[in-house]
Amino acid sequence: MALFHVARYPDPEASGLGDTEAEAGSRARVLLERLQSRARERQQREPKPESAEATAEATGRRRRRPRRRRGVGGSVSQCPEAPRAKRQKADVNADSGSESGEEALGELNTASEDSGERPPEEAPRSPAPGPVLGNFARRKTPKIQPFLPTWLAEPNCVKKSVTEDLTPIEDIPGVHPDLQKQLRANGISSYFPVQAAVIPALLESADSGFLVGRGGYQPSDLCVSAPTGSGKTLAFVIPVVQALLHRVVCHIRALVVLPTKELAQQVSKVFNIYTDATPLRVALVTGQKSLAKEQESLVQKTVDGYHCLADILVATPGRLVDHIDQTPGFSLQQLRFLIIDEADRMIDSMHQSWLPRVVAAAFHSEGPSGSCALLQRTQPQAVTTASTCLPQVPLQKLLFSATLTQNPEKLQRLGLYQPRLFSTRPGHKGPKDTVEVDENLGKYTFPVGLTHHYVPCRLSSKPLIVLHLILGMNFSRALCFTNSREHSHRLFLLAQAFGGVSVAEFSSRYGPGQRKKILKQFEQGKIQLLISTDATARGIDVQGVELVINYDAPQYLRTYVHRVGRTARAGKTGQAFTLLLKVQERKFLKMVSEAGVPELACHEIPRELLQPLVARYEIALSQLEKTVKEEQKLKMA
Ligand SMILES: Nc1ncnc2c1ncn2[C@@H]1O[C@H](COP(=O)(O)OP(=O)(O)OP(=O)(O)O)[C@@H](O)[C@H]1O
Repeated sequence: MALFHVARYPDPEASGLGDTEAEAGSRARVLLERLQSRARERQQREPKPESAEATAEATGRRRRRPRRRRGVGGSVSQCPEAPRAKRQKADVNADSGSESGEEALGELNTASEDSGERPPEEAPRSPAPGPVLGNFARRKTPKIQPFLPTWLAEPNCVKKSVTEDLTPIEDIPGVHPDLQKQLRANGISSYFPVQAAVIPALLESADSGFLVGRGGYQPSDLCVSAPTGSGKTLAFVIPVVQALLHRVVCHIRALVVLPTKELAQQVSKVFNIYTDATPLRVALVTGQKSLAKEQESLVQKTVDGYHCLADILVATPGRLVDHIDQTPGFSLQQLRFLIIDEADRMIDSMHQSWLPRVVAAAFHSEGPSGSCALLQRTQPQAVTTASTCLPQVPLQKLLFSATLTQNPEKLQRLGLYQPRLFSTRPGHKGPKDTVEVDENLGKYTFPVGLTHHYVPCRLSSKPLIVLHLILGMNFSRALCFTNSREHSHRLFLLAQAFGGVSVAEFSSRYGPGQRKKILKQFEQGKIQLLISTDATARGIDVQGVELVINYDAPQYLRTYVHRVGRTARAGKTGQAFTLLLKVQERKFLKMVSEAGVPELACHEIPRELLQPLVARYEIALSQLEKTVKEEQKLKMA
């Protein structure tokens, strides 16, 4: 071993060219002795290897080197290939970033350590790209940019203002004059921006009839993200009615799925308005009626089989699956449009697996012997010559929400086909579809006419503040949100006991019939203050709501967006007040500032303003206590 090192790293004295062999031999012996004594010293200093394995490893390493030298066949000083080869191996490993790269360099260093000193000729030759050891200088780690598919990173931009960016209804061709007439009759003379963008896109995808999209291809699925109250409902109602206007046989060709009964009712009402003067029929299945009653509205049994009674079906997911499973003759095989409203919420409910059931029903095959085997369809796949040969009824998915997720993984679950995004948020065109994070760009867009406030308060003064806002600021119609049924109920009882305000509560405490009645009364202006859980936070369109109060601060950004979106709809103005306890302030304000809320004004309510209400409030409190006790007794009985 020692000889190997002597030869490999020759002492400068020993490398004189004019030396005789005898002199060189004696110098080598001296060196050998010196090295041996150093090795002995080191052995005494170092702890003994703990296991036989370690010993074998150490000796094995030593044994390997002379073997390499033998292979080279001469003195190492004349032949530097061996260490260079080892360096090359180390470089490769270091490049690959593998742990073995570090091991290899470690071994190289051990070789020089063994000799007890750094060989002078090795220093300049040390491998350049070997910063595995050392080079600990702090370096700025590059920021990892989220990667979005192009369709999400570069949406079709929709303008925000529903008061300025209007398109006269005659400027969009392809909408039947009768439909235009109906729009005007409902006070609509111009399309809102989202309608002006989505209606032509949908009409274009359906202008070759039901069988194929434009150019014979399956049309793209559409995702639409636009603020609350910006008219998303008409953006799908008008083109769907227009596309189905000339159908000959009645089949379910459009299906709208919504998360709640109230929303489904609202959307079916809009469809009813625009199909009124057409042969198209709309059915609503939400579980509000018995299954048998709903079945009667969907299919009719005749001598020659089942006849479909609806062209457009509006449904909640649970009841829809009930009909797929239990209604004889119910078929989605001619389904052309699948509209998923409040899509982000519906994606959250995907665990109920309603979508795979709908897709399976839509692509259900009766086998080649079926009545119209030629027209049976298959789920869209890659476009090939073969796939475009057979004309099929395409199933086009349309997603709508004010808080549509940008998460490609979540959207992927919907099995979208070559999707296109229409959004009021500008795109983030960056190099190679990366998102350029714009700090000023909020996550969501809000109606322009909406003003946001927060009210710092103590827990005990929250009900008083609500009463002050309603009575003192003279709002004629207000929606107040709490985070639970219990909170809603108690606040309702308290406000009722306080008097001077017509108040009602809306929550799952009431059946669908009662809830419908409450909403109607609120719409008619018979209720001034509606205290509600998040059951009315999404989609509910009640004209004239001037004020939204978040009695309990919403826990999620999306909840905030939808709650405050019940006011300032369709270009109107509105106010939103969020009551915040000291402990909630920082977190909440941070959350909304990330949402793109322009500015949340602090609205302090001085004690003096509340003082005149206190005496009446205390009476109401004791009344509430009595009522709660009575209710508890009744519950126990
Ligand atoms: N072009 C239009 N001109 C005037 N009013 C319109 C127009 N389009 C829609 N509206 C009205 O705007 C209101 C809000 O529409 P819609 O309920 O479709 O909003 P949205 O975008 O679905 O809101 P959300 O996200 O809260 O569900 C409705 O009362 C509707 O009648």
